[in-house]
Amino acid sequence: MAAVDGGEVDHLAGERATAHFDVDAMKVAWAGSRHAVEVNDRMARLVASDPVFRKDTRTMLSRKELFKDTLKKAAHAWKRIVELRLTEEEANLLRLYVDQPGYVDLHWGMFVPAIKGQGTEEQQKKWVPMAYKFQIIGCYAQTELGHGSNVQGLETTATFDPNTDEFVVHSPTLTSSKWWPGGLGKASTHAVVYARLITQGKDYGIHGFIVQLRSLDDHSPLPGITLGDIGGKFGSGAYNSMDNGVLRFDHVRIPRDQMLMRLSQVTREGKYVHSDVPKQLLYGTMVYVRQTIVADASKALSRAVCIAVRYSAIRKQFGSQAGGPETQVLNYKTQQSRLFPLLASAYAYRFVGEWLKWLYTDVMQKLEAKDYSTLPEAHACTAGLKSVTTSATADAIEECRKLCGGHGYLNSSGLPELFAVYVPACTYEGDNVVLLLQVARFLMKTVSQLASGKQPVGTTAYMGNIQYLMQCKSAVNTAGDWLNPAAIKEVFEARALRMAVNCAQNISKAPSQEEGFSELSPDLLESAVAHVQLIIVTKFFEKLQQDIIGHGVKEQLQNLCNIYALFLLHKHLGDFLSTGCITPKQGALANEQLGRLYAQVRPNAVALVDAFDYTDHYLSSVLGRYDGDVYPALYAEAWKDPLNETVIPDGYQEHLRPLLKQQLKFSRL
Ligand SMILES: CC/C=C\C/C=C\C/C=C\C/C=C\C/C=C\C/C=C\C=C\C(=O)SCCNC(=O)CCNC(=O)[C@H](O)C(C)(C)COP(=O)(O)OP(=O)(O)OC[C@H]1O[C@@H](n2cnc3c(N)ncnc32)[C@H](O)[C@@H]1OP(=O)(O)O
Ligand SMILES: Cc1cc2nc3c(=O)[nH]c(=O)nc-3n(C[C@H](O)[C@H](O)[C@H](O)COP(=O)(O)OP(=O)(O)OC[C@H]3O[C@@H](n4cnc5c(N)ncnc54)[C@H](O)[C@@H]3O)c2cc1C
Repeated sequence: MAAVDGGEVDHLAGERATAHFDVDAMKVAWAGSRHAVEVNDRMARLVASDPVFRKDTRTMLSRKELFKDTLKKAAHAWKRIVELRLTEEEANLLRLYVDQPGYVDLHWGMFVPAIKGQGTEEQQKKWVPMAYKFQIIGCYAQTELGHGSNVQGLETTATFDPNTDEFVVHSPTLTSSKWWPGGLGKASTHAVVYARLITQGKDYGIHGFIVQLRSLDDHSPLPGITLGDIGGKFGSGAYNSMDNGVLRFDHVRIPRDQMLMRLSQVTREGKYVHSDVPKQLLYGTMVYVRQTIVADASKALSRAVCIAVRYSAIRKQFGSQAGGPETQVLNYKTQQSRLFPLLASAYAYRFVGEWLKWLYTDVMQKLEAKDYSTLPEAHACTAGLKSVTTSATADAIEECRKLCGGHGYLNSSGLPELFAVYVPACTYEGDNVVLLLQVARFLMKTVSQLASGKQPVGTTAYMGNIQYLMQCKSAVNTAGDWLNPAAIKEVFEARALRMAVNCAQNISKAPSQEEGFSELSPDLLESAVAHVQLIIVTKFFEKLQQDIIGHGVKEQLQNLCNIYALFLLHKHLGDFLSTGCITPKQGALANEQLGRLYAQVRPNAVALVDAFDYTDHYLSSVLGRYDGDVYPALYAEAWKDPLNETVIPDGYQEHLRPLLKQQLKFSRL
């Protein structure tokens, strides 16, 4: 089924007719299963057909109007979820297609997972059902005005008072004010608050506490609590629908059993007891969300690419000397070399996101069985993939805007809002540089263990092949040789390992490990990126080993996988050359092969973005319309702007007329 909710004429029909593959089968490969296609399609249409979920005027609303509109949509979505008895899967998709950031994202995305992950069974029994029925609304209050990345540096305190069996939650300084939590500013009634636990005079570091913030009767802040929104954010519409908030505590008392006690407990007497589990499990909610952010990256990127590909097929410039039709900009090799790697990246992130979800589930099962051995790998993979995919996606959305020329800068293209809502993904859930440094630490540890003969496993297993990878030379002789997955994998593995080993050797020359790490941190970032890119390439190849059905689908995915890998090779040629993994000639051959692959993608490009199966409502872009009827839509959209409500603008009488009617006073005029 085609994702049309636009007009009658299909201006892109010619493009669709040139596709060499079965688009419906590609939809299944993209979504993961026939069931996933069906449920996505059904939820997307449910949202698109409901007038409450309209978003075409969103960028024109004031902050207050936008926030109220978000509350209305969230309440309506909940009503539909209950009325239609939607499953959890359907409800999550419905919220995704409503496509307006709001308090519910944090309620379901962090508050509930934090209680499930860090609460005892008893605590879960008490709090989760209330959250599931929306009797309470929760947020995740970790970051403070003075500390975000450095979680151990948070200043809020929770001091146990054995006289009353309570914790006293307090913000001792201005910088300890909670600052940023989404949903906190205006909507939440409760928060999971991260604070330093102090009992019997000792500071035991950061722990989570459930704190009620607002009255359940009239929504006013409870005594001792100061609350508000932190103010307008980047762009119009976009993340301004979210009430990111500020919160201060003045000696607020909560019962002892509102400390999340799965990992550690405070007894009635005030004794601190730590269970036999790694303390990093406190960070579990962040690991969970980072994993979902990788899947979101492929969504956001594929949206931008869908808009840019469809519009590039419609837009014509130059070309004919003899007055004939102009050239579709999609036919320009420069447009292809900028756009097709982004198309390939969208597929690559989709598949690595699928794999990361599997890894996360697997690690969770092992944790349940008290096997904590895969925790470092889960942390490195979620941190690294979150960082690499969000940075690349943010850059890619901006590139798609440029690929759409001037019209890409209009709000009606959908791209400015998508960019504005997406860029903070490089910062929230861990600043991307800070997270890559975590990956680098993990890599340095793995390299140092190689000497002791410890065989690395999981995504670092390739490092065990150190004897070969440190000295191998690529055997690529022709451009076509770069289509061999083994040839690609070998150079990506060699590059990642050699960069990591170089860093480790240079660190070892420093006076101390810490000094060396700090001095080498720019190189360590690049080493971490090389490792993460290897993971993405490898997981794409592994996807191709699976049973992929449908005419031509596997061939298209093979092309995209090769484009993704060879584009990275071209972009990071310096790494591959300086580590001696390839020669300049082999680098040139990779580029030659890339050009050939772009030519193969060209007739399939529009169908490859159709396979994302996005409704026009979800895309919310006049340039990305399914029917390609761009110009009438752009023209009509302009007239909807509030400035066009009157022919003569407000302000004419006060400011324009006097100017135009003034007497000339300057003698030299
Ligand atoms: C308009 C609409 C249009 C379009 C819409 C389109 C798209 C929408 C797109 C996106 C929206 C979708 C979703 C939005 C989702 C979220 C946004 C909303 C909310 C955001 C919330 C937040 O940001 S919550 C706050 C997050 N904060 C952080 O992430 C802080 C980062 N800092 C840390 O994690 C830690 O401090 C640190 C890891 C940097 C350091 O920790 P520290 O304890 O100091 O550690 P170290 O000494 O470095 O490490 C000690 C050992 O612990 C290991 N470690 C560290 N972390 C972990 C972990 N998480 N798990 C396991 N192990 C860990 C570390 O490796 C060390 O190990 P050693 O073996 O070396 O000792
Ligand atoms: C839209 C949005 C929503 C958010 N939602 C929430 C929420 O719901 N709940 C919540 O608790 N928080 C939330 N946050 C906060 C967010 O998690 C933090 O902003 C984020 O973790 C980054 O921390 P920071 O602001 O302290 O950045 P900083 O750490 O101050 O970063 C500033 C600069 O310093 C660099 N830097 C920092 N440390 C190092 C280092 N060790 N080495 C090298 N460079 C370094 C960074 O790379 C960056 O360039 C949100 C933030 C945003 C933008």
